[in-house]
Amino acid sequence: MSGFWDMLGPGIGTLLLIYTTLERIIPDDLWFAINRFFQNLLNFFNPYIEITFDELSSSSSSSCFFERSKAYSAIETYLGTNFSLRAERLKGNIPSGSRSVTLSMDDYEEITDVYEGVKVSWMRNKSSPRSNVISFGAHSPDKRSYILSFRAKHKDIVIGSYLSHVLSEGKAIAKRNKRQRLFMNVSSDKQGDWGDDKKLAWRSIAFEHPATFDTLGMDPKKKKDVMDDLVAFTNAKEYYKGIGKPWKRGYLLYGPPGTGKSTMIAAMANFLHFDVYDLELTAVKNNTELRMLMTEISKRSIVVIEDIDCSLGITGRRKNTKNGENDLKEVIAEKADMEDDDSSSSDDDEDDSKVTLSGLLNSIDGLWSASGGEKIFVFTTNYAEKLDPALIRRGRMDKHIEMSYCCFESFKVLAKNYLKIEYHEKFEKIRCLLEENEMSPADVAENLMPKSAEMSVDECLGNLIAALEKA
Ligand SMILES: Nc1ncnc2c1ncn2[C@@H]1O[C@H](COP(=O)(O)OP(=O)(O)OP(=O)(O)O)[C@@H](O)[C@H]1O
Repeated sequence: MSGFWDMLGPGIGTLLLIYTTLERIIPDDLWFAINRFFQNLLNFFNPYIEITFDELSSSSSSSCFFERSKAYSAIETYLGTNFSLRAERLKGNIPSGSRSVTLSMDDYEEITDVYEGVKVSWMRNKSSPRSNVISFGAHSPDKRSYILSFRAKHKDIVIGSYLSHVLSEGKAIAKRNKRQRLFMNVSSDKQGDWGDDKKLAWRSIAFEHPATFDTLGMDPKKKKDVMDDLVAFTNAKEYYKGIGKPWKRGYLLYGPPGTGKSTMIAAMANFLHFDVYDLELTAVKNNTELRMLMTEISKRSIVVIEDIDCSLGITGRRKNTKNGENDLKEVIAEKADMEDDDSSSSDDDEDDSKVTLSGLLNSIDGLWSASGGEKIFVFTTNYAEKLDPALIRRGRMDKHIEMSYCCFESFKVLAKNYLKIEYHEKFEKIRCLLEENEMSPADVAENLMPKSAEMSVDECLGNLIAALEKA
């Protein structure tokens, strides 16, 4: 045996000498042909295919059939979440402020996945890939990459459907894990007070509103209709492209105070995992600033303008009705008159003034409103009849949803939310009273809420009955 080891060293030395001599004397074309021959020979006996996905930061390549950045983040998410539990060595990480643990792969860690009976393996690599690699992107030895390997006979399944499966799963996981945010715009005059970059127009905090469609009291048919509409919208990217319309949808929520308009917006955001941009028009200086704010809104967002009937009153020319309510039509008419009167009215003029109706309409429908992906616009008002038809016409506000006084179905949801009950003998009486009296869900909720820890369900329902009888 020791004779074998004695021969191995000089043997390797001789082979290396022959190799370097041949490399020097053989012409390039022949060298490549020989190289390819040996590669094919190796593949014949070891028919594996490897696909390398480089890190996003490496130099760009157009050879990828996925959109490169999306593919990388989807793969990373998929590996990080789906595979981690099966990985032998786990790397745990709890990002600050997060309630969940992130598990990810270590360098050179190899894990397997089975898809439609096909076994594939993923490895996190730190060095440049080997030569028999189908590469998606340029390589650098220091860059990390994921190497997917599988037997060559499964190439059709892996290339044909497994990779798209990883891509869509990765995106779905990222969507589920995304922490929603609530953005609000800050008056440009006050931006300095925040002590940071004055140019940042939106400030955000974590969106933690607990409302869902389950906790929203509303006619069940109407609720289902809204939910179906939202789902159809989010799945309609190709449809919107096909009809040549920007991928956005407008909802007008109208109804008396306390009927759940804001609650509905929170439920929508939680249902879709969208961010919320609460646009305070009174803090927007002019149309130019409004346009800038709109362009900064990212996709998968709900843009909210609450009490839209009051918002355009910031022109300073708003009129108050007898009741002290702002009449938008009057404001707009007045503004139009003023602009007609002043022939010098120019772009500059408009820039210096406040947000106008046309500025708002442009911000929803203008050419640049289509950028950035799917968006939902929600306007709320207590006085739908006062709004300018241009503002709420179909196509701009596609769905008009009336939030009405509490019906028996809504009451049952509230009773479940507040008292954890689904039935009580007093329900029948409450049903009759709700049919005869108008009470907002907010008032019903207030009456249902136990005022002390000792208060029984019976007493809470009694409170509501008394309030309804007085109404
Ligand atoms: N339909 C509802 N389902 C469940 N809770 C509701 C509903 N409507 C109102 N509430 C309760 O009443 C409170 C006030 O409701 P919300 O702010 O959503 O009403 P609103 O219609 O937006 O009122 P406003 O027109 O005054 O802005 C909410 O915090 C919620 O607890």
